[in-house]
Amino acid sequence: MRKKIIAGNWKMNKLAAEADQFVNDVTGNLPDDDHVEAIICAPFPFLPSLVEKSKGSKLKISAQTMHFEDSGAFTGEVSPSMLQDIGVTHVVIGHSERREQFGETDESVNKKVHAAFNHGLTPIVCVGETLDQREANDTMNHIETQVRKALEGLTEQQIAEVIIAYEPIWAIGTGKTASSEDANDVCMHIRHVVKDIAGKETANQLVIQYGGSVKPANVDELMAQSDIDGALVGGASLEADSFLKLVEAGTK
Ligand SMILES: O=C[C@H](O)COP(=O)(O)O
Repeated sequence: MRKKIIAGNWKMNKLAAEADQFVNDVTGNLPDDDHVEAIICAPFPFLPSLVEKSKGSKLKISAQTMHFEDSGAFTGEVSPSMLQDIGVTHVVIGHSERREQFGETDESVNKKVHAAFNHGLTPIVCVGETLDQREANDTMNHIETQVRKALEGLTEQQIAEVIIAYEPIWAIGTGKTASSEDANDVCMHIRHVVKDIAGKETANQLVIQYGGSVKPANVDELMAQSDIDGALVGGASLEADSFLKLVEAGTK
């Protein structure tokens, strides 16, 4: 059985004291169940403190993006070695907000995925279609292209360790969720694509999250689907109580 991974993506929210308080509230209350993992994807300034505060707990700390180079003249950027150095374990790559607003491409996503593995970081790779693409029946093609490009050149072992987050762009922060069946169909399609690239065994190990207006009220139905192995959650991950409910849903 694949484990469930619930990741809270805070995006550009909270101040340092609020971030620390959240982690204090959450760490002692996570379910003692190895079938579920909990991750917080925090803004860069909070990472060292959150890594420190979460030590000895089941909470893992992730960055929300990074550069693919190790060092150099890239003003404002943060490198994979910096994240590794401070004890971050995961990094979100290719979130649709990064793709739309900060010029992230399938090529840079692929470079970042390789860089993550070169530094012992687990990539959470986001893919998803726009409303136009969905209405034009282009969802499956578009997702397949994003997945194939993101995973190019990885070993089977690395592919098995990637986390893919399927996030329909029209469902992010809008309150609109894909129906559980539609979300599962796309996640199943992702698993088929990965099976074609890296074989059945690898595809069966792959964790595929759904993201887009996930909240305590709809998480159970989503987690009950055959190919949804967790969630990447924005808004509903900002409060400790709500995040804990989402993680709890991953144990069922
Ligand atoms: O990374 C998280 C997603 O963009 C979903 O955000 P949301 O839960 O606020 O819709």
